[in-house]
Amino acid sequence: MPHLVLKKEELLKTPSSKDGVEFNFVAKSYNFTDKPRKTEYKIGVYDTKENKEFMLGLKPKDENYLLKSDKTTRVTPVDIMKNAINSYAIANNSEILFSNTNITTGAKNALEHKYLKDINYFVDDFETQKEIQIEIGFGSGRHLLHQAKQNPDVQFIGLEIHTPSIEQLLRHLELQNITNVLVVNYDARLFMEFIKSNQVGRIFVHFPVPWDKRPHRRIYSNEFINEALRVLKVGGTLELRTDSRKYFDYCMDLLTNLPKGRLTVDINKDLEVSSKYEDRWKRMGKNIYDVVLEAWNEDEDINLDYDFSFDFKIDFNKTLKTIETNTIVEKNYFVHVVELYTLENKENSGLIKVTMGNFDRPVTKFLFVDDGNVKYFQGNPLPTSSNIQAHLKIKEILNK
Ligand SMILES: C[S@@+](CC[C@H](N)C(=O)[O-])C[C@H]1O[C@@H](n2cnc3c(N)ncnc32)[C@H](O)[C@@H]1O
Repeated sequence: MPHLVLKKEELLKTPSSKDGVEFNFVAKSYNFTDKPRKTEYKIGVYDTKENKEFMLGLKPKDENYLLKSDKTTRVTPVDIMKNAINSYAIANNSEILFSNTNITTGAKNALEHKYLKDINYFVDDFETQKEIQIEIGFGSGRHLLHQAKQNPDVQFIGLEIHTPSIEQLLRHLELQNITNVLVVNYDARLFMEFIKSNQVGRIFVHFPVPWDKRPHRRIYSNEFINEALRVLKVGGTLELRTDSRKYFDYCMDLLTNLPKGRLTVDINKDLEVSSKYEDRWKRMGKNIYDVVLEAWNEDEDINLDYDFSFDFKIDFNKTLKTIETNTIVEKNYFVHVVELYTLENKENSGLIKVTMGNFDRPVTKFLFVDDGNVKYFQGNPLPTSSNIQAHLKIKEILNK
């Protein structure tokens, strides 16, 4: 983590700017628990060249200050934060006692690639007239590459959470000149929320991890199946292939409890391409099960333009004293107020750090309070159903 150790001295007066980096506020930690903790600061930064906002964290270290990027609002590439850290020290005429913030211009993120998409791309920009097909946990990518070559008119989306597998697939897309695959590093259980209804032809789930000891991590669940059915067009299919008898039984139990539908089960069906896992299971003489669920319904569309604004002003001084700091846990979401900060030179202003949303993929956000007006720093959370519910709960807490 890039950082500087600075001699303790007065903090930078804000707003001020240096070499295209604006420093907009200094917020001081507010002690709201019984345990005394050392004072820390968050410094609001806007890099005008890169058009990115984030924060730096400043805290005492022995007799000095440690200045580093704030983890929650981190931006990439890391040089942007190094530049802001250095600019702060220059703007404040600080004496630097230690530094590891040399800028390595040109260092490229290994995972930068035109077909690798951030999840926000699917919220804001993704549009296609083509049929979509999705592969979940593509692993070595053999099946996905095969499908993409066979079906050039289909837009494929590959979901994986294992970075080396993603890198390997991106290399193959390049080498084999395949242009109809988008790759996302995102938990497949939560991804469907960003896809419009009735757009998908096939969803492949081949050899998912069975998670016998941690079933809550399984891809298949009632919620997942419902979301899959929503995004599938009528006649579209959700296709499980597994060697695990337990996982097969578990999925059959979920699928046969649907109110309506058509299921097809095959045992030891050969596909045109076999994956690394499949080869191994076949050598071991294990059975392979295919369970295909066909979608039968036209579904309503979902709203990705959810309005995350706060349509009221708060009295921040009152909020500091009364805000609920115990974790609020509901069926599908939670909200936890983690930290509070007050702005150094502005009344009724500060930061509220919250962790919120889905239990498996929580998000941490800062709420920026400016003269009683509240908004999410660095933009809104993703419009997942759990984030929306958590947002409504935060509104309720702040509006008390
Ligand atoms: C057993 S491997 C199977 C890989 C490939 N489908 C095959 O047949 O060879 C399971 C893959 O699913 C990925 N995976 C596990 N949980 C996931 C999740 N929640 N979202 C996306 N991918 C996931 C893992 O990283 C792993 O690459």
